[in-house]
Amino acid sequence: MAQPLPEYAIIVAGGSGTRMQHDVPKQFIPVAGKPILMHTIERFYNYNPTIRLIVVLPKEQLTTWRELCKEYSFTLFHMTVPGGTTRFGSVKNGLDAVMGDGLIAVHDGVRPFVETEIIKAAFEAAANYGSGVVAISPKDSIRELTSDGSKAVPRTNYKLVQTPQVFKAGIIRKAYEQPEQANFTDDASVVESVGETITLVEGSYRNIKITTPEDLVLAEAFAKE
Ligand SMILES: Nc1ccn([C@@H]2O[C@H](COP(=O)(O)OP(=O)(O)OP(=O)(O)O)[C@@H](O)[C@H]2O)c(=O)n1
Ligand SMILES: C[C@](O)(CO)[C@H](O)COP(=O)(O)O
Repeated sequence: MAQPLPEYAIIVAGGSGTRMQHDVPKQFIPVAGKPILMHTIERFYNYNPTIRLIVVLPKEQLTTWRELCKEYSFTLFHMTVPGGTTRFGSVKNGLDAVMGDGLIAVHDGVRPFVETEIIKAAFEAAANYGSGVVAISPKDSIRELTSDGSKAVPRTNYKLVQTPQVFKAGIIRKAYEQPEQANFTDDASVVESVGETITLVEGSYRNIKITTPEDLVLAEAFAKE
């Protein structure tokens, strides 16, 4: 019987959090008593304690992160890698730390509430179909902007994309060899642009990306559940 592929998670936390307007990068803001990024790492460890974790951080924050790990007695094993100037660059640096074959998840360090079952479903889809990209249905109506205003579009034609986004190693490596484009807002858009098909996996409304100040209120509430 074939051996299961090794599993990796590249947790991208290389941003500065400008929209959060906080004095520390948002991935380090404490929620329920510890930095957001520690919650995120724990979610992946709980899914698979043998997963290889690569955490991408702003170069100038690597020492701060080491100190935070000491302060919070955070001992879950992970490798750290310096980030790039964009998310694309940070993912690329994370990928350089993965050798050989396997399944590679990319997850935002600021999505700390992703459920174990969703991580599992994304890895399973990637093992079976090459990719597993988590997405949810919009709850609001959608209008498309047009040259003379806007027009209603059928909401059932759309999904809102989250992370994790999991791929077979060969697929994501090849995709990240191309130059960055302005419309690469996530890993699925990078992979799709080299002709690969994207398989969607149902996500969750709790898997928020902590982006703006009001998200911290939600985060404290979710952390209590
Ligand atoms: N150069 C970058 C930019 C973003 N990210 C990561 O990508 C995820 C999603 O990005 P976003 O929410 O936009 O984070 P920031 O770039 O930090 O926020 P902002 O856009 O408000 O500055 C975050 O976990 C962020 O740390 C990264 O690893 N490297
Ligand atoms: C990857 C992502 O979280 C999927 O929704 C999102 O595209 C990141 O966007 P950001 O502008 O870098 O926050």
